[in-house]
Amino acid sequence: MQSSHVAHVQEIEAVCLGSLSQRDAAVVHSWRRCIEHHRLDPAQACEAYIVPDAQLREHRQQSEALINIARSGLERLYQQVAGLNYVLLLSDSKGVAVDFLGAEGQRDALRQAGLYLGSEWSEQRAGTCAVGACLQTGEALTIHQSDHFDHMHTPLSCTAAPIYHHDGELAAVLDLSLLQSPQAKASQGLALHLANAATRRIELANLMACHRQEWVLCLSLSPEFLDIDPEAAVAIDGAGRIKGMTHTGARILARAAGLDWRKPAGLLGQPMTRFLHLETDQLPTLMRYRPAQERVVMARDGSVLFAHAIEPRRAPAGRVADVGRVEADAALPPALQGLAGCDVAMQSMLARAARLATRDLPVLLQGETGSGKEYLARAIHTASGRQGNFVAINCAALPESLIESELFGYLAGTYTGGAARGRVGLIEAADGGTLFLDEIGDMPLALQSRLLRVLAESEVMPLGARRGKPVDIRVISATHQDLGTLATQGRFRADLLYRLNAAVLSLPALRQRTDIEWLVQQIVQRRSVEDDVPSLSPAAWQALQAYHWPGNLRELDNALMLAIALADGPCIEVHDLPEVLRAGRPGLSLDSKTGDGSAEAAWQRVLQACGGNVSAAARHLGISRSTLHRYIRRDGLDNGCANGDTGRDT
Ligand SMILES: Nc1ncnc2c1ncn2[C@@H]1O[C@H](COP(=O)(O)OP(=O)(O)OP(=O)(O)O)[C@@H](O)[C@H]1O
Repeated sequence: MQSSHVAHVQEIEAVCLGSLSQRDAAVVHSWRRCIEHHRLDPAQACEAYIVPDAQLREHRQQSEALINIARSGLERLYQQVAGLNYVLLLSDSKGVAVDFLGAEGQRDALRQAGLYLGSEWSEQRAGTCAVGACLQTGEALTIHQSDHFDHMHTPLSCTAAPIYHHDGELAAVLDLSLLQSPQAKASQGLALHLANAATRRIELANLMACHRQEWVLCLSLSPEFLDIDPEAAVAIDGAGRIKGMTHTGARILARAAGLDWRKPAGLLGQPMTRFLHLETDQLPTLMRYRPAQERVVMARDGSVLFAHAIEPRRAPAGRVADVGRVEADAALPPALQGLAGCDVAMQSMLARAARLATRDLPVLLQGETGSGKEYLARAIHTASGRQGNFVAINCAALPESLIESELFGYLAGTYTGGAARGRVGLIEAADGGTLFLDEIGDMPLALQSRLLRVLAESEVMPLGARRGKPVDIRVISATHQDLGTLATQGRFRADLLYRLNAAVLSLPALRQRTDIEWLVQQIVQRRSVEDDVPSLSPAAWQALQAYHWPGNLRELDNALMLAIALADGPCIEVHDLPEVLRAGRPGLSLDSKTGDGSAEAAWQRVLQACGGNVSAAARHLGISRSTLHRYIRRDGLDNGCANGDTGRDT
């Protein structure tokens, strides 16, 4: 035995007999375990053990999901440390290296030292080593040179950090090792820091992947890196129970309730309120639209945390009593996914829309002006996979004299002044695609009969033609009116109604939706210049929430566009919002005639203030020009308005 080996054995024996040591406590405890529990002999030097190929395949298969999630984190880390000759190992919970990143040129030396795919670094087999001690203690540590129990491994310096599964079980270990290293153990401080940071990100990625349908609450002690690199995270279900956590998340929860973080059974399934002063319905207030320094959460032990709540991809099961109507496991087609956040009525409606999308049944969309009927119709068209065009017709906006030729087209020579070669109508333009008939309740009765024939016979007859042309169209119509009532009043053909309303999808008004935060976030992101997405001040946020949104999503979109344009800095302040929101006026439903004249007053006041300019008034009201024209036709103009030029349309 070499003298250095003899000295190493003597030191281990002395320490195990109780001598004081300069070594870290983790090293001393591991040496004791090696002698007392694993019955290893420090005088026996053993080469690194590499498991046979078949066994390695099994270990890799069992860790496949983890390897996939960890891989990009490992590669990024390797790029940072490869120049310093580090080797990266991902070991499973048995200590077997199931993934490896190291310099090709050093392959033989690495394999011999056991820094290789398939090497087993359990404490029972290899004695004190970074992976083995990390698996035993669950803590990150460095085992540097002669800290190793087996003299064979003393040239190595190894740093390991644990990776916990979201259920709190230790799943794997990330190891950063060097064949040769400086004498001082402190030289590995940076490696320890990098390993901890990488495992934190891997745990977060794993938690997010496993809990897509639940809230994920990211936590940090300071707001600076909260949104990009949080220290901890927990997954919370719709009933407010803890469903998963990163291991720092487990530590925070356990500390808050005076529990042991190593006993995940005491944390999982427990109500979040046991650990944090936070109710489920407050989670949306911790989303990213607010500045990080305002997203403060108090833990039950009095510690202050900064939080970032990431909402579920879909409504979580059990969130509200009627959630049974939400087909939680029927994944929405991508086109429909972006239409709603966590609003139960919307999710339920979208699940129905997804099922209807691929059928050729006519669909009738109902909802107030600006509630997103055309957006939904386009999404259904995209999800349907129909190859033809999406053709939208606003039946209220087309002049009655033109509507027939616009819809059905005409042959050459039908009209004096018509196009020489005739014109393809909008219905024919939608052949193979979707015809969207907006404001269908405003279609003149005579045209309703012709439309009915198109639908019944799947043929369109251009003006001047003798024979019909076959068309394959899918009809989606939309209205804010009650077509049943119009039918009883004789203003809408009942037989057309029965053709159009085979399936009805109702869009809730914005004021009834519970996902306004989500919508605000989406719109602000979409409407902002890249990388310059403003947040909202609490006062601005309060104003958005207090408002009644008579113009629904159109009005919200307009309000946020204005606010983004006016915001002077990274935060939208209340004075950046349109005046009507700042005044805190509750707003009126522009679609309803209230009897006391207030609905008329709302749009007429604005029209008057805009000098009769319909486009400007519609923009202010957050409604389309055609909708405003409809109000004008429906209600007429009062005297004040009549003074202006209501016909002006810019
Ligand atoms: N899901 C959505 N996300 C963000 N903005 C939306 C969404 N849906 C609609 N909007 C905004 O609202 C505006 C109006 O939408 P859309 O035309 O679909 O409403 P509508 O119900 O058909 O209105 P109208 O009855 O007045 O024709 C859009 O131009 C867009 O600015």
